[in-house]
Amino acid sequence: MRLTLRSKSTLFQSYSTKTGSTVFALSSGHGRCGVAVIRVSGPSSSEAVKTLCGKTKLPHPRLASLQRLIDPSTSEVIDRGIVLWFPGPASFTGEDCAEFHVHGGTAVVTAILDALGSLPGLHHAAPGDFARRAFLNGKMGLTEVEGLGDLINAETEAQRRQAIRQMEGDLGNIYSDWRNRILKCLANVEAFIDFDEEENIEEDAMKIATVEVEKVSKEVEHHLADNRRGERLREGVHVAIIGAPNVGKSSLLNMLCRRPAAIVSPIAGTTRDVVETAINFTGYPVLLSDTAGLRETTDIIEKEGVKRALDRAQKADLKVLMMDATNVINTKSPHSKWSEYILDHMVCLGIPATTLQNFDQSSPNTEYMNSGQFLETKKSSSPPAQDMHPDQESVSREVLDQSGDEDPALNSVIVAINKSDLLSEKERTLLPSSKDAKCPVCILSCSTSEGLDAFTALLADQVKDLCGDPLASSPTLTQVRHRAHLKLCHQHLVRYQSHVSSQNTVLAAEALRRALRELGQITGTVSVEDVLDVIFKDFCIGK
Ligand SMILES: Nc1nc2c(ncn2[C@@H]2O[C@H](COP(=O)(O)OP(=O)(O)OP(=O)(O)O)[C@@H](O)[C@H]2O)c(=O)[nH]1
Ligand SMILES: [Mg+2]
Repeated sequence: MRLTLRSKSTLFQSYSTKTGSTVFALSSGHGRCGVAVIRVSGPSSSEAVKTLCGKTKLPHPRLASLQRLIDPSTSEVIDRGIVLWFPGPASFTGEDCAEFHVHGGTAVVTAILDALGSLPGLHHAAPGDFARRAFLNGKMGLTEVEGLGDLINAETEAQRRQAIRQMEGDLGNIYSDWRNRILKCLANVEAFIDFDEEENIEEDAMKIATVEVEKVSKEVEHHLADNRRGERLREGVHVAIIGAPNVGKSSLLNMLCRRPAAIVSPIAGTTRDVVETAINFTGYPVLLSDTAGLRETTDIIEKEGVKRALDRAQKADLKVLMMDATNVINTKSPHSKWSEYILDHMVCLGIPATTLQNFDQSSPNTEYMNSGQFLETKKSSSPPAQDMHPDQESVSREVLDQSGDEDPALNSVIVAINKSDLLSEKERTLLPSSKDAKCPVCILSCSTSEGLDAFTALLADQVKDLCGDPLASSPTLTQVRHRAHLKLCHQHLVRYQSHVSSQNTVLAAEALRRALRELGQITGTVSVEDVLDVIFKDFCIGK
């Protein structure tokens, strides 16, 4: 079915009139609560209000009135509650709506829902029914509907901010603006094709269109180059804690999520499977994974655990590489080579090569790993103590970037050197700093909590950076669906330019039409029926 903004309303009314469909649902959460809100939408809403209130007249529109609510089959009073009447089109769905605010006990809610269900033309709403009606009735664009869905699902402050912005239309406005501008360009190109060559209009029309298309194309490109910040904020940043067995990975996970989510024991190889926990980390959503200690093993279960750990590390946005401080100081790594030492350590643990571009992954040193001595195989002499800069304060990635000191191969790694409580003051001075390691390093102790604040602050910075600022001047892409359509839109705009260069105006116009179609798929102005089910299925019933 093809829909346009102009035709939506007409389309919906004919659908609504034809089916006479009125839906109702409990819109507040399930379970016992102070007040429950039951919503009704559709042409029979007025009848539902009159019947349940036992009155022949409707209450004043949009004014709360206290009413006795009556079971129509027994005339028994079910409850006393607030009734709100919203005649369409000035309602959420654009059609006649009503709300019953009743006491939130299960029996009361069930009785009201049963009473509504017994009325002719009323049936239980499916998930997302109300939002779908709002969209079909031209009350909201698709991106706004998606923003509403995200707002309902938002678990952190940053997610809420991003969602409300999208629901308010910030993102939809950008796409509509591009759509309108491309539409004007298409009109110019069509004019060029339609008018006689003698008329002056065409040269200018083509020039104006081409300049504008170039501009829109650049804007789309810039919007796409967002490092998936908005999508990450919506879905959560994946952080994997990885490292050799017994270094304290599970201890760190438990500290960060403030509950004993993972088993901690002195036995190396305690964690076998990935232990994932979703946390609200300083206002940002983080999916934190504790993983099995990485080592060569013949144990079939542990082997699978190691495989899963490596897989999780590969997919993670950030890797917290944990190391045991007592092993690190035994390393004879020269001060200038700490970054190589860390990379070496990662390779020996078999950590996926996605970020290890500088490293030869073809020949991992398995002998080195099998020996169990891999932390001590750097045989170069110990650096002089005065060259060491153990850095308890974390150094942000930004600072490392600016100084050109960050190793690109370590750009999604935070090194956490744990068990610092087991070191003497002198031994602590031997630990590497962020500058030495060319990636952020935190020295901490999960036993004493020393260094944990600095680690938390550093992780928060990185997570924030990966998600971006939801209140930044220009809103970011939030959905994979949008990205896919925008990429295609951009391709068509680029194609337009090449068709113009080869003076094929007919194909140039077609490229613009296709670009428009892609934008329309995002905003819901063309051929959206196939994506509607996907979008609305994630809504809860009553929304
Ligand atoms: N002294 C000291 N011990 C620690 C510290 N952190 C963890 N431990 C201990 O080290 C042992 C291993 O801790 P875990 O958190 O289970 O280590 P892991 O890396 O998850 O181990 P695996 O699951 O086997 O890979 C436990 O006995 C912890 O109590 C620390 O900062 N200092
Ligand atoms: Mg563990």
